Order: sequence, then structure tokens, then C-alpha cells
Amino acid sequence: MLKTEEKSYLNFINGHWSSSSSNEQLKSINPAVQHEVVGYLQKSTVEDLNQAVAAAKEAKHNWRKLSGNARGNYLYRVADILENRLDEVAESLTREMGKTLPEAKGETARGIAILRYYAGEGLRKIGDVIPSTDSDGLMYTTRTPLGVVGVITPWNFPVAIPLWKMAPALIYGNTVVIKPATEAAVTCAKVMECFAEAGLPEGVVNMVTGQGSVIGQGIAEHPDVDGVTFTGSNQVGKQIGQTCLVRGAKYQLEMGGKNPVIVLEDADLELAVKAIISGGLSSTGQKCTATSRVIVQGTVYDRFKEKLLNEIEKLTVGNGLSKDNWMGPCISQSQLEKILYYIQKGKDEGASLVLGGNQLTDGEHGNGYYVEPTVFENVSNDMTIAQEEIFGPVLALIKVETVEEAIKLANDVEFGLSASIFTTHIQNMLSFIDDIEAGLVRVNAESAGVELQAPFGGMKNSSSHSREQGRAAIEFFTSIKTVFIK
Ligand SMILES: NC(=O)C1=CN([C@@H]2O[C@H](COP(=O)(O)OP(=O)(O)OC[C@H]3O[C@@H](n4cnc5c(N)ncnc54)[C@H](OP(=O)(O)O)[C@@H]3O)[C@@H](O)[C@H]2O)C=CC1
Ligand SMILES: O=C(O)CCC(=O)C(=O)O
Repeated sequence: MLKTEEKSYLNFINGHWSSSSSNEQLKSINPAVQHEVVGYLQKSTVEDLNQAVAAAKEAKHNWRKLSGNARGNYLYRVADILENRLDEVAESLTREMGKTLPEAKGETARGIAILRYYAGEGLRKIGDVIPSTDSDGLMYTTRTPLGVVGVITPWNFPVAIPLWKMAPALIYGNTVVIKPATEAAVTCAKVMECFAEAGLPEGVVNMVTGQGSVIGQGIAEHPDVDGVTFTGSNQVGKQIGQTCLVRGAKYQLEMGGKNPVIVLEDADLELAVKAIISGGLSSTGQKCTATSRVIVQGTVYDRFKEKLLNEIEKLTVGNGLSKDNWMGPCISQSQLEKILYYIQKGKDEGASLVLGGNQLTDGEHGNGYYVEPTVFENVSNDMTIAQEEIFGPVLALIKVETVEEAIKLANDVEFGLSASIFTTHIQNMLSFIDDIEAGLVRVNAESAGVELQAPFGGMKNSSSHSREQGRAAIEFFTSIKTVFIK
């Protein structure tokens, strides 16, 4: 087992590591071994936040004036440093958030690729020439950064999500103040160490840790924060959106999902089972793109269910640092309670529990927040477990007769993030692609696991209707200037 360290992590403000004016700290613990402290974070105050925003404001002019190439070179440097520290950062991620080490390494590698992708953006076009009706006129568009961008991130992807927000913010010329989720802030602090080592100019990137209701809300309210990008719960996201709207700041919200996978009678059932297990249960189901509803055509329902349960029964649950375990713990006591609440709700509302459903407390499980992979059947779409985001390893099986019925049920939720279908029939694929209400539409592929170079975001209550990642990120992190010269 790897060594335990109990280190205090400071805020990073104006190019320097500093403690909070509160002189108080927050604790980040290992959800696999609750008594293990992964690190201490600053319990920052609004005064600390004000300093970070002032530094970012002061830095924004010179940062914007650098060439995209020069900004890109800083990001390449951060990527190289993170690559050298991949194993250490991934280990911290597993210890702090619970996902297994291979998943944590995959996420860290994805973060490195994100940095390199956006570094390259510094050399790509930022506008178009548009023919003017005036034959002597030159009309074109260019883009300008927002200024200071506030980044508020969740605990479930503590490397990738901060990077897929910070890297585009920076390459397009913004300066950044990030407030990471407290439960995974040590890992984010390690990513910030890579930025510090890369030597970005003072004030360009700043990190302030602390309570969401103080630092997160403080970012949303701050008059010198020009844009806020958020991933997390719907409740907090909506509050941030409203706060930004009132003061005229730009905002971008990525929130929940209730992602369906449809399995039709002509599907490759083995492929579907594999994808549903990976999409629904990896990271202990704690992804906004996680599969949570499995809508299966009646003719193959029994065969599919048997294959699914057989495979899930083989999964091992335990500390993600051990290669013997396929699924780690959930992030916290409150997340565990939330998952158990939904399992109880499923039972109370008449769904049939066919696998799992219990907290694991035997042996080493007694030290952490473990829950069994859980499957319900006889789920109807009006049940709570078919409507609300659980954010845990819980699958709800829903039986249907036709593809039309499947798509109708798939759409009958308030969310629209990711959806997938398993079929070999081209007409079924086309109907699904056309009719499904989701920002990510997947055919014969799992609902989670997006690619960094493609737009990412949801419909309906899953997002504020903008898109992150890929080239799409430029839309949020810049404003268009339409220029006319005569
Ligand atoms: N879409 C997604 O990827 C995610 C969805 N979720 C969903 O949200 C549920 C709750 O998770 P939770 O961690 O509590 O998510 P939150 O939405 O509470 O947290 C996300 C981020 O927002 C911050 N925050 C909390 N309160 C405020 C506030 N009032 N103003 C501004 N920022 C704030 C948090 O800080 P702090 O950590 O200090 O509280 C964190 O950095 C999960 O069960 C899941 O359903 C959660 C995480 C990711
Ligand atoms: O599926 C993924 O890889 C991304 C998931 C995600 O963005 C999230 O859970 O917040």
C-alpha cells in the first residue's frame, strides 16, 4: 500500500502559495479508509477571494496581449509537468475521491491531453471574413476574452473538469480563479502545483479553496468576475446562474443527468452488457453521464437481464488502490446516504430489487463508504428512481415493446445529457438519433466517457445550453467582435 501523507495545501494567489486569513483549515479524507486524512485545505474567506480576483484582474491585460502561441507554450509546459507527475496525481485522486487507480490514471492522462489540445488552439483561427455589401469595406469577426473567469468544479473528476474549464479559459486569453470541490481539493491543488511550476505570469491562475456557500457563491457574486463556469448539482447550478444573470455576468452550467440506454432485440447483448456496466457502475456511478435507466425490448429482456446480472455479480468492490477491486467507494457519508435513500425509495415505490441494494460493511468495507452494485426491475417511469439523479451504482431496468415506446420513455425525464442505443438496425439508429433529447447521442457505445475534442453538454435541465470542450469551448470563453473597416 502506498504511503499516507497529511499535508496542508495553501491557496495559490498572484503566483504565491498563501494561507487563508481565517487561519482555519478543512479536511479531505479518504472515502475508502475514513480515518485517513488525505490533506488539509484552506478554509478561505471572502477577503482571500477578493485578493485572488484582484490578482486575476490585474493580470488580464498582459495575458490577453500575449500571442495565442505564447499562451499555448505555457499550457504545453503544464502538460509536461503533469505527465511527469501522473502516477502521484492519480494516486492522490484515488485516495481522495475513491475511483480505482486505472480510472484515476486514465483521467489524469485525459487532463494532459486536454492541456495539449487547448495549447494547440493558440494557433488556430479566431474569426471569419464576411463579405460586406460595401465593396470598399472589410468586414470580419475576431474574438476577445471575457476577462476574469471563475471556475467552480465538482469532486467526481478533480483533474479533468478543472482542466477542461481552465485550459480553454486560458488559451483564449482569460485569467482564472478556481474553487475546487472541497472533497477533492487536494488533487486539484496538485494540478495547480503544475501550473505554478510552469511559471505562468503572476495572477493568471489562482486557486482559492473553501466552502461552496462562501467561496463558490462569492465568485458568482463578485463584480470583477466576468464569467463563471460550473459543474455540479442542479440546485447549486441554478443558484449560480441566477446570481450571474442578475449582475450581467456570463455563465455556463453543467449539471445532472438521468441517462438512458436502450437495448433492442437486434442488439449485440454482450456488447450492451459490457457498456452498461462500464457506463453505469464505473466510478461508482458518480458521473453526470452515468447510465441509470436501461430500457430493454421485451423479446430479449430475460436473456439480457441474465447476462447483465451474471457479469455484475463478478464485480469486486473495495479500495480503489488495490488492483483486485473493480469498483471503489462513493465519495462521502452523505453521498452514501443519498444512494441508500434512493434504493429504499425504489423498494417503497414497488420496484423489484434483483441485485445488491446494501451498504457493504464487512472487513475493510467497514472503514469506507461502500455500496453494492444495485439493479432494480419492474421500474415504471414515474418512480423516483427513474426520474431523479442518484449518482451511484444503481441501474433501473424498464421493459418495453417497441423502439417508439423506448424513445418516448427515454425522453420522459427533466434531463437530457447523454443517451445511447444498442441496435444493429440502421433505421432504429436513425430514429433514435433524430428523436432523442440529449446532447450526447451514442450508438452501440456506453453513455459515459466523452472525447475531449468534441462538444460536451446537455439539453433540458442538464445544462445552461452551452457546450464545453473541443472547439465549442470558444463560444463561452470569448465574445465575438464584428469589425467593419473602410
Ligand atoms: N454534474 C456532475 O458532474 C455532478 C453532479 N453532482 C450532483 O450533485 C449532488 C451533490 O453533490 P455536491 O458535491 O454536493 O454538488 P454541489 O453542486 O454542491 O458542488 C459542486 C461545486 O459547487 C460548490 N458549491 C456548493 N454550494 C455552493 C454555492 N451555494 N454556491 C456556489 N458554489 C457552491 C461546491 O463546493 P463544496 O465542495 O465546498 O461544497 C463544489 O465546488 C450529487 O449527488 C450529484 O447528484 C455532483 C457532482 C458533479
Ligand atoms: O463521461 C465523462 O467522461 C464525463 C462525465 C462528466 O463530465 C461528469 O460526470 O461531470
